[in-house]
Amino acid sequence: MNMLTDVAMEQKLAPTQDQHMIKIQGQEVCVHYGEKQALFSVNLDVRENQVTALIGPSGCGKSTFLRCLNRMNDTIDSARVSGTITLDGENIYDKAIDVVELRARVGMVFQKPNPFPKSIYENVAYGPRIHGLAKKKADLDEIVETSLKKAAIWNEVKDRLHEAGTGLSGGQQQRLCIARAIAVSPEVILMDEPCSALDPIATARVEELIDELRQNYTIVIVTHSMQQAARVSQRTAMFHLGYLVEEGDTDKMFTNPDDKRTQDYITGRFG
Ligand SMILES: Nc1ncnc2c1ncn2[C@@H]1O[C@H](COP(=O)(O)OP(=O)(O)OP(=O)(O)O)[C@@H](O)[C@H]1O
Repeated sequence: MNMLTDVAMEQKLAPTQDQHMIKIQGQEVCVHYGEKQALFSVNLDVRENQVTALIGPSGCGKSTFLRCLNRMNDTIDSARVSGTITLDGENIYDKAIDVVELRARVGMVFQKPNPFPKSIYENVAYGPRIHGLAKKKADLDEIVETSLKKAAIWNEVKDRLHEAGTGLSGGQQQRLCIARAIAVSPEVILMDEPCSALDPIATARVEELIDELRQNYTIVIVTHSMQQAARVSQRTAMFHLGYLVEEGDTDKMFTNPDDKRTQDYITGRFG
């Protein structure tokens, strides 16, 4: 074996600094809404069991990219997505993909808490029931309880499971929506500004929860709050005018970004 090959082998075998596997890989992702192009050749990896924050000024394409990851853009008539997005190496835009199953694997929590107009119990039980995850009532009860516990809201609702979900406070409703997403055992949870309708205390509670959840799930979050991105994420991706400007470790992105646009955005010079 010659020297060069030895070095190449060593590099290949050396543990990388970051041991997290790539869960989702976006390659050359472009999105058009009708004639208008909203995303331009975005290449972005999402790592397993980490929180990836998508940041950037309004209209830069953060939500558009997020929605590509579970094909929510399919629900917008004018939207066209090109490029490749893989989940565990499998192309999620392949014709053979069952979109309902994909959205169970890649769940979503929206900006405004949107519980169904049903009881707290039914909000969480609905997904597992339609996906056939529980054979009997006791199994469903178990899933509901576990999901509410994982979403850190069980203690607040355990005595009122049959009351309306819409009767909870905003912060509780958002945690209920997180429980609803968790109930179908997703692998990835997408969050589109999940705290924007919440007060600072409820926001802190959801942020703590996000940090706990990353042990079991991969999370991608769109946020306008730089403090929130810095607090909850390990990786940050900065978008501007439909382009991915740069992405990297959150610590580095917030202390020593490579791109001036990131520097300007995080220091409040634009956006
Ligand atoms: N349904 C739609 N139809 C047409 N254009 C859209 C649609 N959704 C988004 N766009 C456009 O695509 C671009 C990116 O929008 P997107 O919502 O992804 O940005 P964003 O960074 O999430 O913005 P914000 O931070 O304001 O939520 C914008 O120019 C927006 O006007």
